[in-house]
Amino acid sequence: MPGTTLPPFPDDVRTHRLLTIDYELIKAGDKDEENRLWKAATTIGYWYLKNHGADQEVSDMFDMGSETMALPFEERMKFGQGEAQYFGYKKLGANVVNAAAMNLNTSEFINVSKDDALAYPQVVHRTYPSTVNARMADTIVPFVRKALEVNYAVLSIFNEKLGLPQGTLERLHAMEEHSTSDARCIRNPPQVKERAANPAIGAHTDFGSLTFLHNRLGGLQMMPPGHDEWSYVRPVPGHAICNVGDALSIFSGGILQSNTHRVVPPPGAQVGYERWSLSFFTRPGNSEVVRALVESSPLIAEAVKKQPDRNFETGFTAVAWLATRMKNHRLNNRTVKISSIYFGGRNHERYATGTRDIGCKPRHRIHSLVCHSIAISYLARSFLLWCWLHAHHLFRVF
Ligand SMILES: O=C(O)CCC(=O)C(=O)O
Ligand SMILES: [Fe+2]
Repeated sequence: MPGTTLPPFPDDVRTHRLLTIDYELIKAGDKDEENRLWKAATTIGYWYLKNHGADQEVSDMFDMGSETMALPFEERMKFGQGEAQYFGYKKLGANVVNAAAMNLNTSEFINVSKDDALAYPQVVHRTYPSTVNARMADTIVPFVRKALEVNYAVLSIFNEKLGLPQGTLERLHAMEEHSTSDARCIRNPPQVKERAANPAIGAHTDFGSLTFLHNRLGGLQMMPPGHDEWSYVRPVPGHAICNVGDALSIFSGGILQSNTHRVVPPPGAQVGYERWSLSFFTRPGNSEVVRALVESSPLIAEAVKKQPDRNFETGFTAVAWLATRMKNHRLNNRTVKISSIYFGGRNHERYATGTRDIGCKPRHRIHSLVCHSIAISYLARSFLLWCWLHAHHLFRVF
Protein backbone atom coordinates (compact mmCIF):
# COMPACT_ATOMS: atom_id res chain seq x y z
CA MET A 1 0.00 0.00 0.00
CA PRO A 2 2.42 2.78 1.04
CA GLY A 3 4.09 4.16 -2.08
CA THR A 4 1.85 2.24 -4.51
CA THR A 5 0.05 4.07 -7.32
CA LEU A 6 -3.58 3.17 -7.03
CA PRO A 7 -6.12 3.08 -9.87
CA PRO A 8 -8.74 5.86 -9.68
CA PHE A 9 -12.16 5.42 -8.12
CA PRO A 10 -14.58 4.63 -11.00
CA ASP A 11 -17.16 7.16 -12.22
CA ASP A 12 -19.88 4.63 -13.04
CA VAL A 13 -20.89 3.54 -9.54
CA ARG A 14 -23.54 5.10 -7.30
CA THR A 15 -21.97 7.51 -4.82
CA HIS A 16 -23.44 9.80 -2.20
CA ARG A 17 -22.17 13.37 -2.21
CA LEU A 18 -21.15 14.55 1.23
CA LEU A 19 -20.68 18.15 2.32
CA THR A 20 -17.05 19.18 2.65
CA ILE A 21 -16.24 21.04 5.85
CA ASP A 22 -13.10 23.15 6.08
CA TYR A 23 -11.38 22.57 9.42
CA GLU A 24 -9.40 25.82 9.08
CA LEU A 25 -12.72 27.72 8.96
CA ILE A 26 -14.07 25.71 11.91
CA LYS A 27 -10.98 26.61 13.95
CA ALA A 28 -11.44 30.28 12.99
CA GLY A 29 -15.02 30.17 14.35
CA ASP A 30 -16.67 30.73 10.96
CA LYS A 31 -20.44 30.62 11.64
CA ASP A 32 -21.42 29.61 8.09
CA GLU A 33 -19.07 26.66 8.22
CA GLU A 34 -20.45 25.64 11.63
CA ASN A 35 -23.95 25.75 10.13
CA ARG A 36 -22.87 23.54 7.24
CA LEU A 37 -21.32 21.07 9.69
CA TRP A 38 -24.56 21.07 11.70
CA LYS A 39 -26.57 20.46 8.53
CA ALA A 40 -24.38 17.46 7.59
CA ALA A 41 -24.50 15.99 11.09
CA THR A 42 -28.26 16.34 11.50
CA THR A 43 -29.28 15.13 8.04
CA ILE A 44 -26.92 12.32 7.11
CA GLY A 45 -24.39 12.17 9.93
CA TYR A 46 -21.42 12.14 7.49
CA TRP A 47 -19.13 14.82 6.07
CA TYR A 48 -15.69 15.22 4.49
CA LEU A 49 -13.19 17.24 6.49
CA LYS A 50 -10.44 19.06 4.62
CA ASN A 51 -7.45 21.01 5.95
CA HIS A 52 -7.41 18.82 9.08
CA GLY A 53 -3.61 19.01 9.14
CA ALA A 54 -3.16 15.30 9.91
CA ASP A 55 -1.77 14.05 6.57
CA GLN A 56 1.69 13.19 7.92
CA GLU A 57 0.29 11.49 11.03
CA VAL A 58 -2.12 9.46 8.87
CA SER A 59 0.62 8.34 6.50
CA ASP A 60 2.83 7.31 9.46
CA MET A 61 -0.09 5.36 10.95
CA PHE A 62 -0.51 3.42 7.70
CA ASP A 63 3.20 2.55 7.91
CA MET A 64 2.66 1.34 11.47
CA GLY A 65 -0.25 -0.77 10.21
CA SER A 66 1.73 -2.43 7.43
CA GLU A 67 4.71 -3.10 9.72
CA THR A 68 2.33 -4.74 12.22
CA MET A 69 0.55 -6.91 9.63
CA ALA A 70 3.97 -8.01 8.31
CA LEU A 71 4.80 -9.61 11.68
CA PRO A 72 4.49 -13.42 11.78
CA PHE A 73 0.89 -14.46 12.47
CA GLU A 74 1.79 -16.13 15.81
CA GLU A 75 3.43 -12.89 16.94
CA ARG A 76 0.31 -10.85 16.05
CA MET A 77 -1.89 -13.40 17.81
CA LYS A 78 0.04 -12.91 21.07
CA PHE A 79 -1.68 -9.54 21.16
CA GLY A 80 -5.05 -10.81 19.91
CA GLN A 81 -8.37 -9.47 21.12
CA GLY A 82 -9.80 -12.06 23.48
CA GLU A 83 -13.54 -12.42 23.99
CA ALA A 84 -13.78 -9.46 26.33
CA GLN A 85 -10.87 -7.43 24.90
CA TYR A 86 -11.57 -4.61 22.56
CA PHE A 87 -8.01 -3.38 21.97
CA GLY A 88 -5.25 -5.30 20.20
CA TYR A 89 -5.05 -7.40 17.05
CA LYS A 90 -8.10 -8.91 15.34
CA LYS A 91 -7.43 -11.63 12.81
CA LEU A 92 -9.25 -12.12 9.51
CA GLY A 93 -12.68 -13.63 9.83
CA ALA A 94 -13.29 -13.03 13.54
CA ASN A 95 -16.64 -11.25 13.10
CA VAL A 96 -19.77 -12.32 11.28
CA VAL A 97 -20.80 -9.93 8.50
CA ASN A 98 -23.90 -11.67 7.24
CA ALA A 99 -25.99 -13.39 9.88
CA ALA A 100 -28.07 -15.42 7.42
CA ALA A 101 -25.14 -16.79 5.44
CA MET A 102 -22.73 -16.88 8.42
CA ASN A 103 -20.14 -15.16 6.29
CA LEU A 104 -17.04 -14.00 8.11
CA ASN A 105 -15.44 -10.64 7.49
CA THR A 106 -12.33 -10.31 5.37
CA SER A 107 -10.47 -7.69 7.38
CA GLU A 108 -7.79 -7.71 10.03
CA PHE A 109 -6.99 -4.79 12.26
CA ILE A 110 -4.95 -3.40 15.10
CA ASN A 111 -6.72 -1.25 17.70
CA VAL A 112 -4.62 0.97 19.96
CA SER A 113 -6.35 2.47 22.98
CA LYS A 114 -6.21 6.23 23.46
CA ASP A 115 -5.45 5.64 27.17
CA ASP A 116 -2.54 3.25 26.46
CA ALA A 117 -1.11 5.64 23.87
CA LEU A 118 -1.29 8.73 26.08
CA ALA A 119 0.07 6.89 29.17
CA TYR A 120 2.84 5.00 27.33
CA PRO A 121 5.13 3.36 28.58
CA GLN A 122 2.63 2.87 31.39
CA VAL A 123 0.08 0.15 30.56
CA VAL A 124 -3.53 1.11 31.18
CA HIS A 125 -5.47 -1.62 29.36
CA ARG A 126 -2.99 -3.92 27.60
CA THR A 127 0.34 -4.30 25.76
CA TYR A 128 0.89 -4.20 21.97
CA PRO A 129 3.18 -5.71 19.29
CA SER A 130 6.74 -4.35 19.02
CA THR A 131 5.82 -2.46 15.81
CA VAL A 132 3.21 -0.48 17.74
CA ASN A 133 5.50 0.22 20.71
CA ALA A 134 8.29 1.38 18.39
CA ARG A 135 5.99 4.02 16.92
CA MET A 136 4.01 4.94 20.02
CA ALA A 137 5.77 8.26 20.71
CA ASP A 138 6.36 9.59 17.21
CA THR A 139 3.40 8.18 15.25
CA ILE A 140 0.51 6.98 17.41
CA VAL A 141 0.46 9.70 20.07
CA PRO A 142 0.62 12.54 17.47
CA PHE A 143 -2.23 10.91 15.48
CA VAL A 144 -4.36 10.38 18.61
CA ARG A 145 -3.79 13.99 19.72
CA LYS A 146 -4.69 15.36 16.28
CA ALA A 147 -7.83 13.23 16.07
CA LEU A 148 -8.90 14.29 19.57
CA GLU A 149 -8.31 17.96 18.71
CA VAL A 150 -10.56 17.64 15.62
CA ASN A 151 -13.26 15.71 17.44
CA TYR A 152 -13.31 18.09 20.46
CA ALA A 153 -13.71 21.04 18.08
CA VAL A 154 -16.70 19.31 16.50
CA LEU A 155 -18.18 18.33 19.90
CA SER A 156 -17.98 21.91 21.12
CA ILE A 157 -19.98 23.12 18.08
CA PHE A 158 -22.62 20.43 18.61
CA ASN A 159 -22.75 21.34 22.30
CA GLU A 160 -23.67 24.92 21.45
CA LYS A 161 -26.14 23.99 18.69
CA LEU A 162 -27.91 21.54 21.01
CA GLY A 163 -28.30 24.27 23.64
CA LEU A 164 -26.35 22.28 26.23
CA PRO A 165 -24.58 24.00 29.15
CA GLN A 166 -21.06 24.87 28.10
CA GLY A 167 -18.63 21.96 28.15
CA THR A 168 -21.26 19.20 28.58
CA LEU A 169 -20.21 17.03 25.63
CA GLU A 170 -16.53 17.66 26.27
CA ARG A 171 -16.99 16.48 29.88
CA LEU A 172 -18.80 13.33 28.74
CA HIS A 173 -15.74 12.60 26.58
CA ALA A 174 -13.09 13.91 28.99
CA MET A 175 -9.58 13.10 27.80
CA GLU A 176 -8.47 12.10 31.35
CA GLU A 177 -11.28 9.64 31.91
CA HIS A 178 -10.55 6.10 30.75
CA SER A 179 -12.61 5.16 27.75
CA THR A 180 -12.81 2.78 24.82
CA SER A 181 -11.63 5.54 22.42
CA ASP A 182 -9.01 4.11 20.08
CA ALA A 183 -7.12 4.30 16.79
CA ARG A 184 -7.83 1.42 14.39
CA CYS A 185 -5.78 0.49 11.33
CA ILE A 186 -7.56 -1.98 9.04
CA ARG A 187 -6.15 -4.15 6.26
CA ASN A 188 -8.34 -5.88 3.69
CA PRO A 189 -6.44 -8.30 1.45
CA PRO A 190 -6.87 -7.88 -2.32
CA GLN A 191 -10.16 -9.31 -3.56
CA VAL A 192 -10.78 -11.06 -6.85
CA LYS A 193 -14.40 -10.15 -7.24
CA GLU A 194 -15.91 -6.70 -7.17
CA ARG A 195 -19.11 -6.40 -5.12
CA ALA A 196 -18.54 -9.89 -3.73
CA ALA A 197 -21.33 -11.26 -1.54
CA ASN A 198 -19.03 -11.19 1.46
CA PRO A 199 -18.48 -7.63 2.72
CA ALA A 200 -15.16 -6.88 4.35
CA ILE A 201 -17.03 -5.22 7.24
CA GLY A 202 -20.74 -5.92 7.58
CA ALA A 203 -23.45 -3.27 7.86
CA HIS A 204 -23.21 -1.41 11.15
CA THR A 205 -23.49 1.93 12.83
CA ASP A 206 -20.45 3.10 14.81
CA PHE A 207 -20.95 2.52 18.53
CA GLY A 208 -19.18 5.60 19.85
CA SER A 209 -19.63 9.33 19.34
CA LEU A 210 -17.41 10.57 16.49
CA THR A 211 -15.28 8.79 13.89
CA PHE A 212 -12.35 10.41 12.07
CA LEU A 213 -11.69 8.07 9.11
CA HIS A 214 -9.05 7.96 6.38
CA ASN A 215 -9.04 5.57 3.44
CA ARG A 216 -7.43 5.52 0.01
CA LEU A 217 -9.48 3.00 -1.97
CA GLY A 218 -13.25 2.86 -2.38
CA GLY A 219 -15.33 0.21 -0.67
CA LEU A 220 -17.01 2.20 2.09
CA GLN A 221 -20.73 2.31 1.40
CA MET A 222 -23.52 4.01 3.28
CA MET A 223 -27.28 3.78 3.36
CA PRO A 224 -28.48 7.39 3.39
CA PRO A 225 -31.76 8.00 5.30
CA GLY A 226 -34.80 7.33 3.11
CA HIS A 227 -32.76 5.19 0.67
CA ASP A 228 -32.86 1.44 0.32
CA GLU A 229 -29.73 0.96 -1.76
CA TRP A 230 -26.09 1.30 -0.82
CA SER A 231 -24.03 4.23 -2.12
CA TYR A 232 -20.23 4.40 -2.14
CA VAL A 233 -18.45 7.18 -0.32
CA ARG A 234 -15.77 8.32 -2.77
CA PRO A 235 -12.35 8.68 -1.14
CA VAL A 236 -11.01 12.21 -1.74
CA PRO A 237 -7.22 12.74 -1.27
CA GLY A 238 -6.43 14.73 1.87
CA HIS A 239 -10.05 14.60 3.06
CA ALA A 240 -11.06 12.71 6.19
CA ILE A 241 -14.49 11.11 6.27
CA CYS A 242 -16.17 11.96 9.57
CA ASN A 243 -19.34 10.56 11.04
CA VAL A 244 -21.58 10.54 14.09
CA GLY A 245 -21.90 7.31 16.09
CA ASP A 246 -24.76 5.89 18.16
CA ALA A 247 -23.69 7.22 21.55
CA LEU A 248 -23.69 10.85 20.36
CA SER A 249 -26.93 10.29 18.50
CA ILE A 250 -28.53 9.05 21.74
CA PHE A 251 -27.07 11.90 23.85
CA SER A 252 -28.67 14.32 21.37
CA GLY A 253 -32.09 12.63 21.40
CA GLY A 254 -31.60 11.55 17.79
CA ILE A 255 -30.98 15.10 16.51
CA LEU A 256 -27.50 14.01 15.41
CA GLN A 257 -27.70 11.11 12.96
CA SER A 258 -25.66 7.94 13.11
CA ASN A 259 -25.89 6.15 9.82
CA THR A 260 -25.57 2.56 8.65
CA HIS A 261 -22.49 1.76 6.59
CA ARG A 262 -20.38 -1.21 5.52
CA VAL A 263 -17.19 -2.00 3.60
CA VAL A 264 -17.26 -4.07 0.40
CA PRO A 265 -14.40 -4.92 -2.00
CA PRO A 266 -13.13 -1.80 -3.80
CA PRO A 267 -15.02 -1.01 -7.03
CA GLY A 268 -13.79 -1.18 -10.65
CA ALA A 269 -10.07 -1.45 -11.32
CA GLN A 270 -9.36 -0.95 -7.59
CA VAL A 271 -10.67 -4.42 -6.72
CA GLY A 272 -7.38 -6.33 -6.86
CA TYR A 273 -5.58 -3.99 -4.45
CA GLU A 274 -4.99 -4.32 -0.77
CA ARG A 275 -7.30 -1.87 1.04
CA TRP A 276 -6.21 0.06 4.12
CA SER A 277 -8.19 2.37 6.33
CA LEU A 278 -7.52 4.20 9.55
CA SER A 279 -10.04 5.48 12.07
CA PHE A 280 -9.99 7.27 15.37
CA PHE A 281 -13.11 6.58 17.40
CA THR A 282 -13.97 9.09 20.10
CA ARG A 283 -16.20 7.39 22.65
CA PRO A 284 -17.69 8.61 25.95
CA GLY A 285 -15.81 8.14 29.23
CA ASN A 286 -16.35 4.61 30.59
CA SER A 287 -18.60 5.62 33.49
CA GLU A 288 -20.90 7.95 31.52
CA VAL A 289 -24.42 6.64 31.04
CA VAL A 290 -25.59 6.46 27.43
CA ARG A 291 -28.92 8.30 27.47
CA ALA A 292 -30.51 11.41 25.95
CA LEU A 293 -29.51 14.60 27.79
CA VAL A 294 -33.15 15.65 28.27
CA GLU A 295 -32.62 17.51 31.56
CA SER A 296 -29.84 19.65 30.09
CA SER A 297 -31.43 20.85 26.86
CA PRO A 298 -35.06 21.72 25.98
CA LEU A 299 -34.19 20.99 22.34
CA ILE A 300 -33.18 17.42 23.19
CA ALA A 301 -36.20 16.97 25.51
CA GLU A 302 -38.49 18.09 22.67
CA ALA A 303 -36.81 15.75 20.15
CA VAL A 304 -37.20 12.77 22.49
CA LYS A 305 -40.88 13.56 23.07
CA LYS A 306 -41.46 13.43 19.32
CA GLN A 307 -40.04 9.88 19.04
CA PRO A 308 -41.97 7.84 21.62
CA ASP A 309 -41.04 4.56 19.87
CA ARG A 310 -37.29 5.03 20.17
CA ASN A 311 -35.43 4.06 23.33
CA PHE A 312 -33.11 6.82 24.49
CA GLU A 313 -32.45 5.19 27.90
CA THR A 314 -30.00 2.38 27.22
CA GLY A 315 -29.45 1.79 30.95
CA PHE A 316 -25.76 1.14 30.14
CA THR A 317 -22.58 2.96 31.00
CA ALA A 318 -20.48 3.64 27.92
CA VAL A 319 -18.11 0.75 28.69
CA ALA A 320 -20.97 -1.74 29.20
CA TRP A 321 -22.72 -0.43 26.09
CA LEU A 322 -19.66 -1.07 23.96
CA ALA A 323 -19.16 -4.54 25.45
CA THR A 324 -22.76 -5.47 24.64
CA ARG A 325 -22.56 -4.09 21.12
CA MET A 326 -19.23 -5.85 20.51
CA LYS A 327 -20.58 -9.16 21.76
CA ASN A 328 -23.54 -8.94 19.39
CA HIS A 329 -21.24 -7.93 16.56
CA ARG A 330 -18.92 -10.88 17.14
CA LEU A 331 -21.56 -13.54 17.62
CA ASN A 332 -23.89 -12.39 14.95
CA ASN A 333 -23.90 -9.05 13.24
CA ARG A 334 -27.17 -7.88 14.70
CA THR A 335 -26.88 -4.37 13.30
CA VAL A 336 -27.44 -6.01 9.93
CA LYS A 337 -31.00 -5.65 8.75
CA ILE A 338 -33.09 -8.42 10.34
CA SER A 339 -36.28 -7.87 8.37
CA SER A 340 -38.27 -5.31 6.41
CA ILE A 341 -41.87 -4.65 7.23
CA TYR A 342 -44.46 -2.34 5.79
CA PHE A 343 -46.99 -0.58 7.94
CA GLY A 344 -48.66 2.79 8.16
CA GLY A 345 -47.83 3.52 4.53
CA ARG A 346 -44.08 3.32 5.25
CA ASN A 347 -41.37 0.70 4.99
CA HIS A 348 -39.43 -0.07 8.13
CA GLU A 349 -36.20 -1.97 8.53
CA ARG A 350 -35.73 -3.84 11.76
CA TYR A 351 -32.28 -3.84 13.34
CA ALA A 352 -31.30 -5.19 16.74
CA THR A 353 -30.73 -1.59 17.76
CA GLY A 354 -34.20 -0.46 16.70
CA THR A 355 -36.48 0.05 13.76
CA ARG A 356 -35.67 2.47 11.00
CA ASP A 357 -38.24 4.17 8.82
CA ILE A 358 -36.89 4.02 5.25
CA GLY A 359 -39.81 5.75 3.58
CA CYS A 360 -42.19 4.24 1.06
CA LYS A 361 -41.30 3.12 -2.44
CA PRO A 362 -44.16 2.05 -4.73
CA ARG A 363 -42.50 -1.28 -5.56
CA HIS A 364 -42.18 -2.08 -1.83
CA ARG A 365 -45.81 -1.19 -1.34
CA ILE A 366 -46.82 -3.59 -4.15
CA HIS A 367 -44.53 -6.30 -2.77
CA SER A 368 -45.95 -5.80 0.69
CA LEU A 369 -49.57 -5.85 -0.55
CA VAL A 370 -48.92 -9.10 -2.47
CA CYS A 371 -47.36 -10.69 0.63
CA HIS A 372 -50.23 -9.54 2.83
CA SER A 373 -52.82 -10.86 0.31
CA ILE A 374 -51.11 -14.26 0.22
CA ALA A 375 -51.02 -14.37 4.02
CA ILE A 376 -54.70 -13.38 4.31
CA SER A 377 -55.81 -15.95 1.71
CA TYR A 378 -53.79 -18.63 3.54
CA LEU A 379 -55.43 -17.73 6.85
CA ALA A 380 -58.89 -17.72 5.23
CA ARG A 381 -58.28 -21.18 3.72
CA SER A 382 -57.08 -22.55 7.06
CA PHE A 383 -60.19 -21.15 8.73
CA LEU A 384 -62.50 -22.75 6.13
CA LEU A 385 -60.72 -26.09 6.50
CA TRP A 386 -61.08 -25.89 10.27
CA CYS A 387 -64.84 -25.11 9.87
CA TRP A 388 -65.29 -28.06 7.53
CA LEU A 389 -63.49 -30.46 9.86
CA HIS A 390 -65.43 -29.22 12.81
CA ALA A 391 -68.79 -29.47 10.97
CA HIS A 392 -67.90 -33.00 9.83
CA HIS A 393 -67.12 -33.95 13.42
CA LEU A 394 -70.40 -32.45 14.68
CA PHE A 395 -72.32 -34.24 11.89
CA ARG A 396 -70.81 -37.61 12.94
CA VAL A 397 -71.63 -37.08 16.63
CA PHE A 398 -75.23 -36.20 16.02
O1 LIG B 1 -12.76 1.05 6.18
C1 LIG B 1 -13.58 1.97 6.10
O2 LIG B 1 -13.60 2.77 5.15
C2 LIG B 1 -14.64 2.11 7.19
C3 LIG B 1 -14.39 1.27 8.41
C4 LIG B 1 -15.51 1.29 9.41
O3 LIG B 1 -16.64 1.57 9.12
C5 LIG B 1 -15.24 0.94 10.84
O4 LIG B 1 -14.12 0.51 11.16
O5 LIG B 1 -16.15 1.11 11.69
FE1 LIG C 1 -17.81 2.04 10.91
